[in-house]
Parts: sequence; C-alpha cells; structure tokens
Amino acid sequence: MTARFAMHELKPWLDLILQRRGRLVVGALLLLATLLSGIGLLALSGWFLTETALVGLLLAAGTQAYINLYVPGGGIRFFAVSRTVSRYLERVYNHNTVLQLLTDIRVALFNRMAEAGHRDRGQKSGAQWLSRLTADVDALDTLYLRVIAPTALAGVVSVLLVLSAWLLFSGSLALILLILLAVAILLSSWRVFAGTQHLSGQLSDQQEKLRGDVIEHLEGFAELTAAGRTGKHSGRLMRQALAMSRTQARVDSRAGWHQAATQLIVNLAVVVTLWVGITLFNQGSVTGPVLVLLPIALMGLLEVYAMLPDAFAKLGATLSAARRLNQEVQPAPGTDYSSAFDRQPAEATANPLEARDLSVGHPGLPPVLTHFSLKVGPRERLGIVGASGSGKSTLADTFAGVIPPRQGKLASLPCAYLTQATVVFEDTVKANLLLGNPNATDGDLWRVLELVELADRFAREAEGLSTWLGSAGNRLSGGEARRLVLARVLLSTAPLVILDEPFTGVDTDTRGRIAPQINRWLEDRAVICLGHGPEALLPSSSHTLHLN
Ligand SMILES: Nc1ncnc2c1ncn2[C@@H]1O[C@H](COP(=O)(O)OP(=O)(O)OP(=O)(O)O)[C@@H](O)[C@H]1O
Repeated sequence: MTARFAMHELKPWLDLILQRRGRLVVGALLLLATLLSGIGLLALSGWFLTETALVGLLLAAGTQAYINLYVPGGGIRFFAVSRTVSRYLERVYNHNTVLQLLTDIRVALFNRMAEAGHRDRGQKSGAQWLSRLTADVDALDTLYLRVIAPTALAGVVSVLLVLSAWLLFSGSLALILLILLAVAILLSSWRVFAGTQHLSGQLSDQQEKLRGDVIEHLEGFAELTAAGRTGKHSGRLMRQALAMSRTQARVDSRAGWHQAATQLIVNLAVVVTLWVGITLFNQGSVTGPVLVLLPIALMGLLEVYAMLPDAFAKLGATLSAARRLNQEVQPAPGTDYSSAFDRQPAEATANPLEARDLSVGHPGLPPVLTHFSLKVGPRERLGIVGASGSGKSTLADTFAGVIPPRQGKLASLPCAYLTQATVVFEDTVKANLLLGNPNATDGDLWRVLELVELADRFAREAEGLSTWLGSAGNRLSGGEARRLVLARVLLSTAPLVILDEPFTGVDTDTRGRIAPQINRWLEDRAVICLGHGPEALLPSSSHTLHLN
C-alpha cells in the first residue's frame, strides 16, 4: 500500500479526529511539558553533579572555589515536580480525549452505516461485527495518542536539541545531530511501518478470524461434542493461534530490531556530542558542566523515540481496520437501488403495499424472483406459500425494506415485520416487547402476552415483566421465544404486518388457539403471512399466492 493510498484510507477518520484539534493541541503540549521536564531534570542534574564534582576537586587541591547550591537545587526540584504533575495531567487529559474520540468514531460509524442502507449486513457473523465495532474502532482511536502525538513530539524536541547544540556547542555538531536524529526518527517510524505493514495487516485479519472461530466453537460446542469433533475443532483453533503468534513474533522482532537501531543511533549522537564537547572544552569554548548537559539531554530523548517503533508496527493493523470500516460505510457498487424503494407516508397511497414488475434477490447474486407484481389493500389478508428456497423470505425482506429491490417499483406503508429468525435481545421481557411499540403500557404488554399464551409463564416469575431473558433469550424454549417475538410485532401499530413463518416451533394445539386471536388483534390492518403451506398461515387469508 502506498503512502497516498494509506492516507486515503485514514483520511475520513483523521478528519473526524481533527475536529477536536483544540484538545489534541493541549494534550500534545502536556506531553511536551512532561518530556521537557524529564530532559530538563536529567540535564540539570548532570550539570549540577559535574559542577559540584569540579568544585570538590578544586577545594581538595587547595584552590578557593564556591558553588551556588540553591538555584540548581531549586531547578531540579522544579523539574521533578513539573514532570510528575504534567505526567499526571497528561494521562488524565489524553485518556479523556481518547474516550471522546472513541465516542465520535462510534457515532460517526453508526451514522454512516445507517446512511449506507441495509445491504448485506446479515451476511456477516456476530463475531465479525464484534471485531468491526470494537477492535477496528479501538485501532483508530489510539491513532492520535500512539502515533501522531509522539511523532510530532519527537520532531519538536529533536529540533530544540539541535538548536541547543548550535547555540551551546557548534554549527557542525548541530548539523551532525540533525542528520543522526532525522535518521533515527525515520528508522523508528516510516521504516518500521514499511517493514511491518503487510504483516501487521495480516495479524489483524488473523485475530479477527480466530476470534470468530472461537465464538463459533463455543456456540456450536453441543453440536461438536455430539459429533465427537471438539478435539479436531480445537486443534484447528490451536493451529490458528500458533500461526497468529508467529506473525506477532515477526512483527515484534522487526519492531525490536528497529528499536535497537534507533537507540544505537541516538547513543551514537550522545558519543559524538561528548567527543565534540571534550574538544571544545579543551579549547576552552565550553565549561565542564555545559559539556555534560547536552549529551544527557539527548539520552532523555530516548524516552519518546522508544515509543515510536511499537506504535508504527501497529499502524498496518490500524490501516486494515480503517479499510474494513470504510468498506462498511460505503454502499457497495451496484447495490444502490434506493430509487426503486419508495416508502410513502400513510396518506399518500390507498394500498398498504404495491409492487410493480419487481425483481428481488440478495446483493451480488442472481435475482430469486423477477417480474413480480402485487397489490395488498387495506385490511387484506394475503398468504404466500412456497417450497423451501422459493424466495419467500427474500420477498418479505424486500417488502420490509431490509434489502432493496433489484428492479421495479415498490411502494409500501410502514410495516411491522416478523422475520423468519427468532431474535430475542439479552434484556428483560418488557424491553424486548417495547421494541415493538415504545408507547405500550404494562397493561398492553400483559394483554398481548395473554394472546400468545405467555402471560401465565411470566406471571409465575418473581420479576414479572422485568424477567431477564438471558443471552439470545436462552431462558426460553424455542416455541416460547417465537411467541414472544410474535407478541412484539403484534404490539406495533403499523398499518401493514408481515409475518414470515409465524408459528415455527409452536405446537399445533397452541397454534390452533392463538391464530384466530391474532386475526382479531390485527383486524384493522393488512397482513402478509408467509409459510411452506396453508397450515402455516393465518386461517383467514383472503387469497394465497404460490411461489415455485
Ligand atoms: N442472506 C442471503 N444471502 C444470499 N443468498 C441468500 C440469502 N438468504 C437466502 N438466500 C438464497 O436466496 C434463495 C431464496 O431464499 P429464501 O430464504 O428467500 O427462501 P424461502 O422460500 O424463505 O426458504 P425457506 O422456506 O427455507 O425459509 C435461496 O436460494 C437462498 O439460498
């Protein structure tokens, strides 16, 4: 990846980060104050020790000499205190900034994902989403604190030390230091990035894959155990983990070598400065204490240089994170069918749903149904039946606006949609139901639970409507979970209701009792019900469409 391409991937996120440039500048100044205090402390202590040693030698030789202990002593205390205080403030302030950046990035990401439409969201596993929304976002939020601020700081402090060398020592030493420090910065930043970018990106992909596979392993543990495959499966995970740690070791080794080389160059700068200083001292151009001041200050510079290789070794992973997130927020080419989908306000159309010459299908795949036209009138009951794979759910997803139509025109009033998948959120019964209608009262919730024959089930629980349903509703049976999500959809007041296989997992007797009640509950609304056969539908379908 070229530098320009790298910048292109990072640009939207950098623009976002730079919106807080006031905080970034204050944070960088606090970092600078910490570093300068550290360097000041080292340099002044070195100067002071040398001065006292020289005065001691003079006194021992019987020569009269004196030293002012108070001014340098006060300076050393000042730097010791300012270093602690600025370090503390810098940590608190910059970590606060990073948390604010994290919020900005998450909010921007969610907004842009919402703008980009639904697309093929369902094709990614939960683990992949977890990776996108945590690891990838985290990689971006540390960009400022790990990469931008320390690099800028290393540059500024290096320039200050070069200027000091020029003023205190000589122009030629300043030139040599300028070259050595520039090489050190390039080596610990750009060279590390160039040498680890590919590996670091690979590492981030391996981490995402391993995380997903481990979650899948845990989720499918019962099935794997029943099939006697846990050993083989975990062996595969171990091999993946091993490959990942090998990549990590290669990244660390490259960063380590560059770190060693950087330290060598800075130490070389120290030796050169000392050597030039001794020559100048012998010529009487500098005093002994000033001679040690600059080399020790250069050693203090190592503190910030040491941070760079590790940060730049992770930059490749940050770029892959940015690339993945950019893909998430941009509509994929050829999948923007927004013009074909027209969700009109309730009063704009007489019919809750009208489809004309519609083609439906999943992005990137051939359409499942073509030239499909349909009108659903107010209070109409339409049944759609078809064999497995005939395209019922794809059609329902299109009607509900989850996937855009491939061709044709679709106009629809707002709808309540019961998908084929039973999705129960890790929350209470009440919170799960209120998703269907946030204005529903507790009385409404009990009524709809009564309708789907779950009221007794939750009335028996000590917590009633506040009963916690566990991860993915795992405290419910399959049929109970289905009836709960059905209740959620029934609570909605949308004029159109789409029910995809509403009774999956519900026994025939219960289905026979609750289906007529659902009919009455939805009396005023249009209903599209989809299933494999007529028995899966609501009993009162006014007509039934057959898909092949
Ligand atoms: N998320 C998806 N991405 C890509 N293809 C899909 C996706 N979901 C379904 N398909 C494909 O689209 C076709 C229609 O599937 P769909 O789920 O609409 O059928 P269905 O009639 O609802 O089947 P079933 O009764 O088994 O639920 C199938 O060939 C299926 O493989």
